[in-house]
Amino acid sequence: MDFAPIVETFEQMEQTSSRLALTEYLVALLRKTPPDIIDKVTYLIQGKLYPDYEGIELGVAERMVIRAIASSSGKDQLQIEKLYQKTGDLGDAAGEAMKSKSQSTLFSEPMTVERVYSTFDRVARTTGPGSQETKLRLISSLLNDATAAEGRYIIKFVMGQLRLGIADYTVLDALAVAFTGDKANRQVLENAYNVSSDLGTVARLLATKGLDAVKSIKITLFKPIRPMLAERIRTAEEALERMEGKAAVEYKLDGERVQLHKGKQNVELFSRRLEKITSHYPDVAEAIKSIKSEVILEGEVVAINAETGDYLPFQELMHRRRKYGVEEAMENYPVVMNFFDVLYVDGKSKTELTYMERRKLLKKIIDAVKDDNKVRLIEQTIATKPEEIDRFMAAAIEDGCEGVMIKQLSSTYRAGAREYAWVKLKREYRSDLADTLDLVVVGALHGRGRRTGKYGALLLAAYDQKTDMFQSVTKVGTGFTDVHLEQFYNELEKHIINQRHARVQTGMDMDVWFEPNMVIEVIASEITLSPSHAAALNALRPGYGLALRFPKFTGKIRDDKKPEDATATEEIVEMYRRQLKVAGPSYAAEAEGEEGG
Ligand SMILES: Nc1ncnc2c1ncn2[C@@H]1O[C@H](COP(=O)(O)OP(=O)(O)OP(=O)(O)O)[C@@H](O)[C@H]1O
Repeated sequence: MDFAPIVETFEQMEQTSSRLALTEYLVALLRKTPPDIIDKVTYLIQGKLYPDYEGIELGVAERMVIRAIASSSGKDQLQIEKLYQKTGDLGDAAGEAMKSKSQSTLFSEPMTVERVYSTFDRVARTTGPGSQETKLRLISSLLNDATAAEGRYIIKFVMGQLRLGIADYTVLDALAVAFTGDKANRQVLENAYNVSSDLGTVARLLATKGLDAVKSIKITLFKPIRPMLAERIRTAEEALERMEGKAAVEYKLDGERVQLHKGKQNVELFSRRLEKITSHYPDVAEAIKSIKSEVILEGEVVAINAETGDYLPFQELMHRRRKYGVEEAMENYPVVMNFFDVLYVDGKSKTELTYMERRKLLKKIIDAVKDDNKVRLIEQTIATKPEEIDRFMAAAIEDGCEGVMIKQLSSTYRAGAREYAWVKLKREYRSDLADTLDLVVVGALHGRGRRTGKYGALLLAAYDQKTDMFQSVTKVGTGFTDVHLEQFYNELEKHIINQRHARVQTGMDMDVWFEPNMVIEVIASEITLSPSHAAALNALRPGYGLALRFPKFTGKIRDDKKPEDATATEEIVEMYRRQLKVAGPSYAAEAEGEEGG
């Protein structure tokens, strides 16, 4: 298949932010694509080569890409750098530079999707000394035969900056329409995606074998399952109401969620974002090898104080990712894995079992490990009264937890779903909002005084699923230590862009803009209507969004979350409504009055 139709589709998609239009363009492209390469095209439109859990990246240095563009366009590197500065995007710079290049069609190989994909694949697989030169050669070989428009997207892809503004949901919609003619079938595709985390494979099965084949996609060892998520609630009473009077209450530990896959020999650990993190926790992987069966388990890995065995906060765990080598980290930051679910045993999915049945099975598996230092079953009790939950909660907090998770006894494991079958009850923070928010850093103001040379404040956004945009909700300038200030400055530098990102919506003016990437946790005192922030714009009052008052950084950088996993604007609307209820009628009347006005 020619690469040109893909380029045309990408160009059309760039011109719109309407989800409907985006879906239509995708449908047209998918219909044109030969079924046997539909997986490759699906990955390409997501800006990747393989599902995320494979962890395969192109790994090309920016200066190499500049050299490749220079040599293929017959310009010198300085000219390319100037264009880069002007456009703020290397892909756009390549497009500009290549406009004037003379097309040598005589000896050129045709530019097909297969060729582009396999060249990218070779780029990704080239490692070791001298690999950057090889990567450079491979990219140049493509650019030499490419038109300016093709070159533009080739470079955007290589730089990981495709930015088509499409979420997984949009691709699922498009697949359903393209191959079954009915958007309603998206649910079947979504289920398959939830248990495989692999859109390419789902797409190819659908295109080559039809919807029934997609239905038969089952949980497989070493393919991560999209995690079941929890809704937030405020009181034990509310939890029990939702659970019909009886529920399991578990410790909510403050660590990192891990999905552990154990085969006959091999063990792999996946993060909440479904990336492989086995190398961070070789000690856990080792401890688990004493389990006889092949299993998929879920748990929370937490740092502990080696002397006392006490749980330590999340920040301690992040040393495993930063600063130290793993050997040293294992020594200085011991961890314990606390399992709370089992999803698969010896070739069979266990997700259809009820919570109670899974817990019993999990207990049997973990009891056999007998390594209390590394592996535990999460603390749990069954409650029928709010007082029982409150008492368990107090014990949990005392033991260093964030709160409790409350789970419906009869519920199956619902991959990828956020529903009330699981709810989270956290302790009240010093702030008045009951929960923290995880927000994406999208801009910054330069610091002054003590913060000169660092950022003074960060602009934060929530994720709006409907529009697939990041909508600003607050500017945060407190809660930073000097170490944080330094860290923000260094890590955010990689994501600086020339102007507000196309997927960022805000009425605020900033000194610096970032590509949405880093997610941080904040607390706040209140949510208010705002004329300058864009979160849930127009949802409560025309022309107004929602904003946080008195936000404060909690100290947590959420490396385990993608920007799309940030707090959703819908959740903020929900929190705002709740706040009106709690604050009582006078406050509510005032705010409602505002809404009407
Ligand atoms: N017993 C438990 N059962 C399920 N999850 C637990 C448990 N203990 C701790 N957790 C953690 O709590 C997380 C859910 O709550 P929380 O809102 O604090 O996390 P989040 O990452 O901000 O949100 P979410 O994962 O729901 O998007 C889980 O993803 C998991 O990492």
